[in-house]
Amino acid sequence: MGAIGGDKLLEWDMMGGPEAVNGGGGGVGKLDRIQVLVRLRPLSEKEIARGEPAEWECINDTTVMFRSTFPDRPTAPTAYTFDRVFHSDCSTKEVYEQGVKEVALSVVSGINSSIFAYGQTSSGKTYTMTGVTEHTVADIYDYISKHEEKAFVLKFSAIEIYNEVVRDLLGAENTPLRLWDDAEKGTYVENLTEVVLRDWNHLKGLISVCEAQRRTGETFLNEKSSRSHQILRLTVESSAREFLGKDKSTKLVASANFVDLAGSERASQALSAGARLKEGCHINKSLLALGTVIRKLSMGSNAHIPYRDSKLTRILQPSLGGNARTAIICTLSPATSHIEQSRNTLLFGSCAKEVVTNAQVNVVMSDKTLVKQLQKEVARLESELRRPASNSTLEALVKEKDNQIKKMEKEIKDLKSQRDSAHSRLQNLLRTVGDRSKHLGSGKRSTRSPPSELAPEISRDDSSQISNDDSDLYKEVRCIETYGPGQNEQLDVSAGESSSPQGSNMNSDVRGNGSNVSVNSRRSRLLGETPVTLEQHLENIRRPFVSLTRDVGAHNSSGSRVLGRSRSCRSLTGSTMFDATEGDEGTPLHRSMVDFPGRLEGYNRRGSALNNDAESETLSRAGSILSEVSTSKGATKANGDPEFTGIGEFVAELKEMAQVHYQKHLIIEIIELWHACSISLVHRTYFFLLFKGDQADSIYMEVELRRLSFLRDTYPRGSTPSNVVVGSLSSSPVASAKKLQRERDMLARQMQKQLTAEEREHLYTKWGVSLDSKKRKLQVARRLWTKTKDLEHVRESASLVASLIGLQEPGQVLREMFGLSFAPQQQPPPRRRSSNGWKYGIPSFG
Ligand SMILES: Nc1ncnc2c1ncn2[C@@H]1O[C@H](COP(=O)(O)OP(=O)(O)OP(=O)(O)O)[C@@H](O)[C@H]1O
Repeated sequence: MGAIGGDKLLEWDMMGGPEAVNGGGGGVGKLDRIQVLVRLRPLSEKEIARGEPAEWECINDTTVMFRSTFPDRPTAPTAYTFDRVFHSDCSTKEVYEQGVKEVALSVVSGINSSIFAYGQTSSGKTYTMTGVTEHTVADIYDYISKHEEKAFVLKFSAIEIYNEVVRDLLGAENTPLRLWDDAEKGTYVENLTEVVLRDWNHLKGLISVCEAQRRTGETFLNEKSSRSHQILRLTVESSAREFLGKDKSTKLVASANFVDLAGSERASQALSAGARLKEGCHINKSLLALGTVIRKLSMGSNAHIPYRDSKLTRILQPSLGGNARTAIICTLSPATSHIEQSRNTLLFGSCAKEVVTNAQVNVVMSDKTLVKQLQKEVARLESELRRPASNSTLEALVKEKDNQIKKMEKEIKDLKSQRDSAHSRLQNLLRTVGDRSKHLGSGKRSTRSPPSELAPEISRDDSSQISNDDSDLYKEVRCIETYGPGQNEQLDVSAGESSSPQGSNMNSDVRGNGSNVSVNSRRSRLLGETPVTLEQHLENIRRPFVSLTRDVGAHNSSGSRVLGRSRSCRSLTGSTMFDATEGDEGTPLHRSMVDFPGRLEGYNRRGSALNNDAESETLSRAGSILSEVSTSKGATKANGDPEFTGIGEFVAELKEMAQVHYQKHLIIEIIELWHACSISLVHRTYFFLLFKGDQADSIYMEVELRRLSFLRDTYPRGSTPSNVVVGSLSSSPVASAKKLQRERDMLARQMQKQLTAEEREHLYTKWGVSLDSKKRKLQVARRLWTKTKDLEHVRESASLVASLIGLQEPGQVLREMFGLSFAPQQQPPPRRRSSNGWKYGIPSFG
């Protein structure tokens, strides 16, 4: 089993081989089942002498059948089918030609082949394999003679495995050989003699040597029984003569194995003893291992195949399910005395024919050729790596990048336009709010109508189908729909201040069907926006920033630019976003709007989510706006560094600011109405302290506003229906005024009860009452809740009233007192208790 010194075996698709015997397969190898043949030998002289009949019969070319000839022991015929069966009259030539030639001659095409003879002792294995080997070698030489264009080298080696010892049948020394495992070569025999054949006669001589060397012995069954497994290996190397000696020379290398197994035997049958018995044990042991391997292989599972259980299976591993085409000739004795052994042989053959091998054409490349080929491949790969991209490729790349840049520039331009537009709209919106505040502060009410520039929008549609309230909403929806660069003037809600005979006002709302007056429409009048529209406006403001920051972020990632805070962003710190309030800062109302207590005071900006690039004008502009917002929002945060945490927060803040603005306008209007309707000071105080500026408070405020508006509009016409007089509201203005006077008297008495002299002096000073004047407490009481436009005064009034009546913690119960709770469950009124402290919350909207 000599190694092919210095050569590397490469797998090669059979189709790629010069002469693929099998016609090739689609893959790197060809899956092929082991060919199993059965050969019946004639009855031996001894068997005939014993009168044993032949009980096995080949009924056709593929089926052998057992048919008992003993009438007293009838047995049902048993048929076994194989690839080919040969009856006793067939010659070895026929067996070779019709059974194994194709497999055996694969070797000349670079495909390994193995021919086995398996059967009980004296069944004709050696007889068959000797002939098959000779025929194969004869055909190989014949093939060589017919293919002069190829150069062939034939090598021959032979071993036997005797009592699990491997011996070199061609070696001078009769020493055991060791088996080694190699990743490339598999299991090989160390120091095995491999003879390069000169010619056919040379091989014949070597085979004779092997025959002479092989261990045989006489047994009861066979005068010259082979007591070992013999493996003859003929290695055929072929290469095209034209490439001989050249670098690109390759060759096909394959081996044909001729395996003559020792015969299975029963000790009782062979009458073996002593050395024969020991031999028989080893033979049976190794054959058992072979049978196990075949059986496991035939099952086709991925289970472990115990090749290493015997030296026989280790050496034959490539021929058993490996890289070889294999044919097994099962030899049978037809005699009755061997019936059980024959059956075992056929069972072995039945398993074997299920075993699949994967034969490949073995192309061998010399080390020199292999190195050169690998060097060539390395050079090619290096060249590919070094090769610059072609001009056309570069041009295409540059063009693509240019297009990307242009697209981004256009997007930036659009975003800038949208952002400026949104900014402008926001300023207009807030300016309108400011104007509306002033308007409300003056006590005037204006009817509302669609802005003149929107009239065409409305007239184009069927405006008669919608109410006046809806027309406002409709107008805003249209504005959103038609919004775009250059169209922001449509969103200038200040235009909504213009009068129109078709417009509605608050009074008409209240006088009309109350159910038709929505809170949202009320809110829209105060802000000049519907709530939906306001949110949509804010969304429109937000969207450009989101796109802008996303765009800048993408630009940053692609351009590897690290962005920092823009100078322009810093430079705008200190400016105010709310231009509308700028000019009104002198008034208490607008000072309180700017110096907004409550949530915004504690508002702290976190680290910026944006890394502004000083060079990025786009982000600078965005940062400017954000900075402006920060500044206006964080006005109480002196010298604070306005930072921005994200667009979402920005929008949330805008919404929050809008909500606060809205509620402030509501409360101012309510205060006006309280005053106009002579509403109880306690009621006012409760109500004022009740709310914290939550979004839900707007609902209660709007209800209160509706009720007050109704009263105010009803009072001039006479008394109010009792069913609408709720809470502290009186049925007439006179009654209300009297009640209010009594309340002020009560509060004056409370000052005497609840406050110390020192506290009262402090109170007089604070409320501008001369310390030496008369009825100082009453003077203070009469000044409470009188400056309706001064939220600071309102706050002080509420604080004092609350203190005097012992109100500490307004809560939900107060809402129910006012009939403002929408919760189904009624709560009991709060238990009053007097207090000298000033412990009540300050509403965030005043
Ligand atoms: N097909 C055949 N035609 C004629 N004679 C045969 C045939 N097969 C075998 N014989 C003869 O039968 C005898 C036993 O054959 P052989 O030695 O080849 O058996 P074996 O299976 O190798 O036995 P063992 O396992 O003991 O070595 C030999 O004398 C052989 O010549």
